Amino acid sequence: MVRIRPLDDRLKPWLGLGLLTSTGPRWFQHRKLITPTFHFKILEHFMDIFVNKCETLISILDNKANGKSFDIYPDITHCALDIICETAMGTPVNAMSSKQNHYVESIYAISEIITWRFFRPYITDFVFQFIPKGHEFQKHLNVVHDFTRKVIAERKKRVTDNQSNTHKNNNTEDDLLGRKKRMSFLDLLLESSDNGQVLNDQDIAEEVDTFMFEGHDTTTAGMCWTLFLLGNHPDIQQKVFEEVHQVLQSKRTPTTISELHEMKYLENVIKESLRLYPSVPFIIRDLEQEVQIGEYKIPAGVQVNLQIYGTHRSAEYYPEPDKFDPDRFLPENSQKRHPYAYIPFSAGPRNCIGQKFAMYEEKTVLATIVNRYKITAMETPETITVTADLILRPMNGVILKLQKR
Ligand code: HEM
Repeated sequence: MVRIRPLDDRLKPWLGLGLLTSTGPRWFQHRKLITPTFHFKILEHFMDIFVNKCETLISILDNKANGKSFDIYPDITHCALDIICETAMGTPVNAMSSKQNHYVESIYAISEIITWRFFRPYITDFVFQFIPKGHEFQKHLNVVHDFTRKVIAERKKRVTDNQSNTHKNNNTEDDLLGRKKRMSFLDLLLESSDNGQVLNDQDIAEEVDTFMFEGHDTTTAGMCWTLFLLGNHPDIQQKVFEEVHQVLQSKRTPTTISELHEMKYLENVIKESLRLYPSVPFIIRDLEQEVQIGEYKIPAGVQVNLQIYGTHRSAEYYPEPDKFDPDRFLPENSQKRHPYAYIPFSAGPRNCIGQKFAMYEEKTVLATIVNRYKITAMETPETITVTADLILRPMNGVILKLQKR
């Protein structure tokens, strides 16, 4: 099967041929090269960034925990954007604290225009370049691409300087560990690029842009749906709080991966939220060869839409499929389930490379919020309007009330 996404052509001006949009030998070579950068030992170094961003988020939410309802979606979006910018590029953009940032504004604008085009497939690329939206799109693309390239040039210089200092100074193990700690995905890609022999600057820029795209909208939606569900289920929220409190004791936020591993119930809550509201609700494949599925023979050349949302709500695999029940993911309840009945991160060789990163980020942010506030949702699954554009999101955000514990 060849992977294609309906949005591939819309995304290519932004992402070029990064992991998400490339195929064949190029994809294979890049995937092999990038996979080690998502090793949990590397991700562990990102905990400092997660914690730092959680502290800022809390300072913002504290002002809103006043009994009045508000939409938490923008706050979580800014937080996820700050996290991905700093982990992917090693450069803070302060989406949460600064009023104006051209890069952040352009990321929003690009996502919005891609979504706008998603609902207007009749606007061809040729026509798009001449209409005002097309001009706007190009303007924002230039901002984003200039920023990524500038950061790459700066980091490249720093990596080269570091390498020569390391050779000169005979650094201790602690120095090296400290240096690794401050490394972003970009630095790691630069290190493995072999001075442009394996990955050139354009390749690196496309991968970093891809992380920026894939790595913030998806986790934002995941965290917001979980908050929405917890705000609808006080009993489950209480169980999460008790677990988090037991692990953290007097701390405000998790600071190590091993603490995150201890939060097993929270993990099941996140998994169950992604079952009911998978951030990526469907994926598309082009069939290269004829395929037999049960009694159906599907000819080569057909485009197949794999319904993640539909699969996750199938009563065949999930009794009372619309019920929010994190215990479905207890080992005794999930061991016998078909491995492809739960595929929020897709499956097979083109599965999500960022799934561990996403789980660590979601756990850190959600544990911090639940540890500090009681959450009450203002809407229920019956009343909330769901939209599936680039991702599955609540059309009018997630309106809730926070009360300090
Ligand atoms: C809850 C959060 C996330 C969900 C639900 C999710 C889901 C997915 C899914 C379903 C795919 C397959 C897409 C397709 O085949 O069309 C995918 C691919 C991908 N994801 Fe994620 N993702 C999440 C977070 C992240 C994060 C945080 C990153 C990076 C930091 C990331 C990077 C990628 C990349 C690079 C691919 C393409 C992989 C390839 O084709 O080799 N994702 N993701």
